[in-house]
Amino acid sequence: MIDKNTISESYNEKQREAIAFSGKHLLLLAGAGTGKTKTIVGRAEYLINQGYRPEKIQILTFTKRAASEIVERVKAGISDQDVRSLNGSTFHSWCNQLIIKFPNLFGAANYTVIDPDDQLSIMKMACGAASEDYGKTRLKPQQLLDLFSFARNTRINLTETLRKLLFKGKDDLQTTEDINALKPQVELLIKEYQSQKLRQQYLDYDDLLLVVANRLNKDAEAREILAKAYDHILIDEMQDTNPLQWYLLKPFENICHLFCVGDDAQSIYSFRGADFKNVHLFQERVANSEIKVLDKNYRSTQEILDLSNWLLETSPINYNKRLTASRGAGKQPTIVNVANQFEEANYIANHILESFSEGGNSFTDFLILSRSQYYTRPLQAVFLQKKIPYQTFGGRKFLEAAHIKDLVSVLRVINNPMDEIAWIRFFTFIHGIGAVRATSYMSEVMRIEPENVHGLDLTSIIPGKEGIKAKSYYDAAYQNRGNVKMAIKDLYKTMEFDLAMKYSKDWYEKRKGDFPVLEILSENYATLGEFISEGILDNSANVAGSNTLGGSKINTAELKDHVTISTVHSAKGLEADVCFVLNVSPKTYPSAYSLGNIEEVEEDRRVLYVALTRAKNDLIITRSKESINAYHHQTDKDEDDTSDSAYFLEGLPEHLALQTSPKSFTAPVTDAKKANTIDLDLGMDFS
Ligand SMILES: Nc1ncnc2c1ncn2[C@@H]1O[C@H](COP(=O)(O)OP(=O)(O)OP(=O)(O)O)[C@@H](O)[C@H]1O
Repeated sequence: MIDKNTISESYNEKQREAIAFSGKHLLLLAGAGTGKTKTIVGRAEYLINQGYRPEKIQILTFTKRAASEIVERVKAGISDQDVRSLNGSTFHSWCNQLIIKFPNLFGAANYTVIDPDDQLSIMKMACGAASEDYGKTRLKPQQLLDLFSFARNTRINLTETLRKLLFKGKDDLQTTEDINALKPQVELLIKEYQSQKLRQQYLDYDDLLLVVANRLNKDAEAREILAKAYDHILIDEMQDTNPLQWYLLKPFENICHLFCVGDDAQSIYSFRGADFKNVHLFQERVANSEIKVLDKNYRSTQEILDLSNWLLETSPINYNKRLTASRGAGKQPTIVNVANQFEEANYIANHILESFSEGGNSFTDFLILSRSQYYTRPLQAVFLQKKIPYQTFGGRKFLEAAHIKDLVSVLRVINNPMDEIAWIRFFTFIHGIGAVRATSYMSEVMRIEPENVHGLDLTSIIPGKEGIKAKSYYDAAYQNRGNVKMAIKDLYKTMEFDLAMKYSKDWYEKRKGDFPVLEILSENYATLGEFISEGILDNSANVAGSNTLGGSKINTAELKDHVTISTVHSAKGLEADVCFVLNVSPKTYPSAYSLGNIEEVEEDRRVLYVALTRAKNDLIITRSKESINAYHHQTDKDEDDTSDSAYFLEGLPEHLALQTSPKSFTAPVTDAKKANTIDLDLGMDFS
């Protein structure tokens, strides 16, 4: 038995107590930079050293990146070969693995996981099939999907979902009547979507969680089976769990031990149904549980924490949190007022290049945080111009790129011949086949008896040269169906010419390089089904060098020195020596859309808090001069609007940050010392 005194000196007393926790369930409430991630790593190591089997310990995180970081760190700390079976994944990926691992238990192993694009196609089919009802709703298919997903994730009823998402929470008589009028059609369309999905054997992301959660909540035998498979579940970012994830975790209360870490002040996923107050109710909800607290910050200097603490203190919510820096004092944060985005981008690029050439910093020391990836385009352009290597986090994922989806569609129909969306994508890829013909060929495929559909000859369905082409693609993949990498390699060889034609505009610059990457990615998967479902959920391959991969979350350790540009939402758990937080301007923090809604304003405050607390030594905040001036102009006019929540940095005490503006790019002009009177003759000859 190892006691807490034998745990490494690199942990502080409170961390050690948490690591060696011997009760049933624990919530570790800890502020930013207080060592949550480090403590999870320590807990996993400790449990393995205690003799628990690594495969019976599951680490759950919100991003694949966080999961692999934790698992890699545990592996680095323990030399034993066995540690390879330690598993870290996102909630969705874990449920997917359970479905594959226990095909009988969950009964969904032959289903295909679909991404949001595919979901939209199915919802469109559902709306088409029930067009009369759909016409009455005046909702878009995407809105219907959002309603469905929100209701499932928050587990609130349709009436309240409609009220919240479509009627801004209003509960007057007219709204109630409007909701009642809309409900039957929305219900019908959602049910139609669900039955289309089931018929074609698809699971959307929410289904993955529900399939597992329903079975475990309702079936004692299922709980017994999983109790044999798991001893401990370690959950990161507990404040971001939504009611559906709580529903999934609930049965584990009696299956194994839960070790949860979270920070209420970093909860930024309420749009997915997360509620930071959940962590406050932990002990009421989880029997036999305890709470411990970490409050010493190891990441940042006290000046960075002072600014972050101030931001939370100006909130009407009591977070009861004041972080102190174990590292002591450092540099004052800077606020840079910029004239426009190009000035901002040039300022950042020059700052980085100066620090780099002065020899003190490498590119990885810089982290740039923005609310949206879109906002960083001018910055990326300037970085390209100035040859600053960078990597982006957040944004569209690798396997969602059109050229990749074309190739994967062929693999999908081989894996699941009921996959209608994939058949249509496959057929319409062939030059000369449009949506109408593709749909009719797809219907013909659907009429084939299930036992004859595997390895079918597509020339018997599609006449002429298009049929020959379709057959060549299908066969290239089908013949290699037992070997994912070979299937991709052969299929790509067969499709390459047509892919290059379809995407001729940017084939060489943007797309061609992705296919070798896809092959490398496939090495991680044993079967086509696994590749398709896991790959779609999580394409964080340990590979780099592809343009499209720029938008995905890839393992930074594999990349050379680079700056990281990330959305704040993807920056959870990141830290850097120098951190730029972009555009902390009025109407962005909080967002213009949040104003008037206290919950949304406070979520925006937490987003900014997450951003500020990523910096270790140097925090540089930019904001737009123009929007500050407009804001002050507006508040001068409208004296009633004195709320601090209208702009978070309003009222910032001077000593908390230094203000500056970038040096002007044009050389300063020297005027005459004496002011002359104007000399203006008519300037023309009238002769
Ligand atoms: N006991 C300790 N001694 C020295 N350094 C520590 C200690 N605990 C954590 N750290 C360091 O503090 C930094 C923050 O730790 P970590 O990333 O684990 O915090 P966190 O609580 O997960 O942060 P956040 O929630 O803000 O992402 C890391 O650089 C880590 O190595």
